[in-house]
Amino acid sequence: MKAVHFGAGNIGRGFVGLLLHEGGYEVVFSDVAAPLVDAINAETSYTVHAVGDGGGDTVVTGFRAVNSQLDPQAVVDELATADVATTAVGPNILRFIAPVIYAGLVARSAELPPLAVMACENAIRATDTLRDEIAALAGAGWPAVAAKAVFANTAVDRIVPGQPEGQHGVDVTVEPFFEWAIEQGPFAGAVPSIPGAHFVDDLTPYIERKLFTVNTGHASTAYFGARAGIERISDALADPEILAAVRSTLEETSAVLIARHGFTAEELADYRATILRRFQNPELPDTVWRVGRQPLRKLSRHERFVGPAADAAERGLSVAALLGTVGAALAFETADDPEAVELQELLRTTEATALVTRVTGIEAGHPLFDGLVAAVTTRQADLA
Ligand SMILES: NC(=O)C1=CN([C@@H]2O[C@H](COP(=O)(O)OP(=O)(O)OC[C@H]3O[C@@H](n4cnc5c(N)ncnc54)[C@H](O)[C@@H]3O)[C@@H](O)[C@H]2O)C=CC1
Ligand SMILES: O=P(O)(O)OC[C@H]1O[C@](O)(CO)[C@@H](O)[C@@H]1O
Repeated sequence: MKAVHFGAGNIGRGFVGLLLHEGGYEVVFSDVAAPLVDAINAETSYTVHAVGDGGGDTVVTGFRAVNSQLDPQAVVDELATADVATTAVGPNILRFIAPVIYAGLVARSAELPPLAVMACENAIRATDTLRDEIAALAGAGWPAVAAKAVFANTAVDRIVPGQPEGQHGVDVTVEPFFEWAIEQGPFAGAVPSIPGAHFVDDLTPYIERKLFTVNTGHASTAYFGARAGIERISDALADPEILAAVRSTLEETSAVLIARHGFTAEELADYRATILRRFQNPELPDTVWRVGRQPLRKLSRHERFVGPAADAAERGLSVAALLGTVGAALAFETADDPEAVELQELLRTTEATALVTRVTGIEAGHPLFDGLVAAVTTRQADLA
């Protein structure tokens, strides 16, 4: 069995590639970073180091890498005979890999079983987004192309930080915890062999619980930490005020999750406690700059802050802590992150109400609008 995985970065090697290897697949990594592709091809194995309580090493073998920028045809050829195609490139990059997957499906024999396509990104229904990009390319030919693939949404959860200096080859340091939930309906019973994943009938509660708890909490910690001048995620949560603010934010998202999906208060309290312990793992070399990256994406309408806050406001639930977190996100300033630079430029040049709608998609009249305008106005006063 063969899997083509797009994005040989942190989650690609440290999680998706590892679980595909454990499922018995030969893994072909496709990436655009030439030094990374070369480094992978220079090795016959790499080790995933899970650090912290319950950690340990796992060796991955049976992989190679292709450079999809220098040799897109090689990726097309691999896809034509693969069983599985996965991605971990970032939600905004999906549209750039859609043409390669489309070409791979066109080249694929209709006699083969369908290619299982699964986008493993921190975004709701990322595989649907990828499928829609491919369908747009196929136009009238879409039914024939669609018949050669199964598109299934997924939720992936494992903290894979920026990698420590001096680590061997393409080894990856990760946390011990992981969860990969995949919707099973599209496979009509013929689910791929991935023992580390679990297949579920309805992915929405899983992906929303994950995005609105793990990712809301992690990014909140990053923004509060960055504002306080703290570098490491675990150090940020050692600050009692930051810990309290993150807890309050997650209590608000839990209230939304209970209302939307019927989770019990107890199970979400346990889930929150577990994820806070994961963030506090002192052996993970994770920084506020990595976890806070791309603040414009994170502040967008259906993402980890504005998504649950808008729903909470519509239901008359509390949003005070979430708005405080948005305030911290608006202060995220680093020259190394193009979205952080753009956000600060927007804050300097754009009137508050226009900025709220542009960045968060929330319009005047929505019950969250005034709170967001107040958060922006406060940040603009700090910058003045
Ligand atoms: N790192 C983490 O802890 C987690 C990350 N994720 C998600 O996984 C995705 C990737 O995140 P990371 O692995 O942390 O990022 P990363 O930056 O380590 O890896 C992304 C990789 O994609 C490659 N890439 C960029 N454009 C490409 C293209 N057109 N074709 C092929 N490869 C391309 C990059 O060169 C890089 O190697 C994101 O959507 C993130 O939200 C999800 C759960 C956990
Ligand atoms: O690109 P994003 O959305 O920050 O994704 C990475 C995040 O996902 C997580 O792995 C949580 O699953 C966090 O480690 C990390 O902050």
